[in-house]
Amino acid sequence: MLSRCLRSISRIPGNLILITLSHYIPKPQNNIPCHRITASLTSVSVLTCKRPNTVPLQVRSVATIVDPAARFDEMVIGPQRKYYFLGGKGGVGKTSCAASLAVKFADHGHPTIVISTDPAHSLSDSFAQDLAGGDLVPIEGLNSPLFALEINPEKAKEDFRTSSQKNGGSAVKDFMNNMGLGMLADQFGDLKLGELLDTPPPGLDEAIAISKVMQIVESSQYSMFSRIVFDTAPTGHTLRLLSLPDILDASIGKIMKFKQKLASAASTFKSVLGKAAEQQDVPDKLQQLRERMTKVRDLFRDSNSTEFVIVTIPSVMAINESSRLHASLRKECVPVHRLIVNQILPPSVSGCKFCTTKRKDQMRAIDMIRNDPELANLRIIEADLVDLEIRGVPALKFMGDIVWR
Ligand SMILES: Nc1ncnc2c1ncn2[C@@H]1O[C@H](COP(=O)(O)OP(=O)(O)OP(=O)(O)O)[C@@H](O)[C@H]1O
Repeated sequence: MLSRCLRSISRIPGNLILITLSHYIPKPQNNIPCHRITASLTSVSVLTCKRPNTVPLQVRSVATIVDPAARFDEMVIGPQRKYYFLGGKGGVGKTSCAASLAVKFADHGHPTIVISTDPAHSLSDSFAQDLAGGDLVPIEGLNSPLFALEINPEKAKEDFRTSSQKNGGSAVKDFMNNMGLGMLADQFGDLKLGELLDTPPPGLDEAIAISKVMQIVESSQYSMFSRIVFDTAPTGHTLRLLSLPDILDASIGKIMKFKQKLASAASTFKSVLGKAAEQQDVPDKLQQLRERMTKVRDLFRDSNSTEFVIVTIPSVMAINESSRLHASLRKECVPVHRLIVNQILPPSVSGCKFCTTKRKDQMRAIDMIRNDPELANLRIIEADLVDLEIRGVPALKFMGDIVWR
């Protein structure tokens, strides 16, 4: 029907298409409501509806070109492991979207892990199950394996401090092994590092999260899981997490150079004293850690295996923050294809004035997305505000069907 009424389609800046319709067109006979006609590109919003069975004489609307690869079908294809990070401003629905994605993957037969890297976790609340222990917990009520983990930096720091105080080096070694950093234990084990945690350096929470991520990426214990979903902390924390491997890589590089300089100074000193110069060990362990960091860093940037999904709500503040987040992710070369606009008020059927005004504000905010150079090219997924609490597997399945299409 759209093709009969179509006057022109033209490409305009921002990877948008301008569709101009030139006739009255009858209201679609199927269940598509009058205010929305679905074109194959994306939804085309009609401005007003003058008569019950017609749409206005001329409809000028813009539609974003949808990357066909940015659909849910594409997310489930293939047995090879994929990583999905869900992030955005506080309270927009990151946890609900991450948990519902994990449930949907499991429902499609993918053994899945969902991990919260947010120190203020809400994954337990979302699944209505206690996940606070810092270990993988099986989620009940699903046919395929779904495990959840809340990374608990406070518990990790406490364990580290206690083990360091109790047993000097040996328990620290066990602890570092558990965190996937066993190779460093020999070097640092007897330094009573636990005492450092009385004044933890900035970024330690993220470092603990990264070490856990490295463990999951590398350990054969987790190799059966083909989808890993991360529920990340609000924006600033997450950007620190993603850039940490780079920072650590640079720091390790500096430590290695310093060690080499010390080694060559020691060797010169010994030869001046007439002693035979000893062959210095290459700092293998630091090099290995550096390689592991590089692997994690590359993984965050590999569009074949990783995607960062931005979650937002239709408010000016949230959209501005999403725009800045996308700019930062682009700078870090982290792949982003879709933006979830969550908690959209459906049109009021009861004539509620507050709802109508609020929805108008939301629609204006959504228009901002279409004109934002950072966000306009993403696949925009609109998810309504629903009248039930998104809590427990059945509610997450319901949410998943709204968001992950
Ligand atoms: N589409 C929706 N409809 C109704 N309620 C929703 C929707 N999305 C999220 N919520 C509710 O909003 C609240 C916040 O959601 P959620 O915890 O997923 O956000 P978050 O971004 O992870 O928050 P935080 O930054 O605090 O971790 C929860 O009570 C959740 O049930």
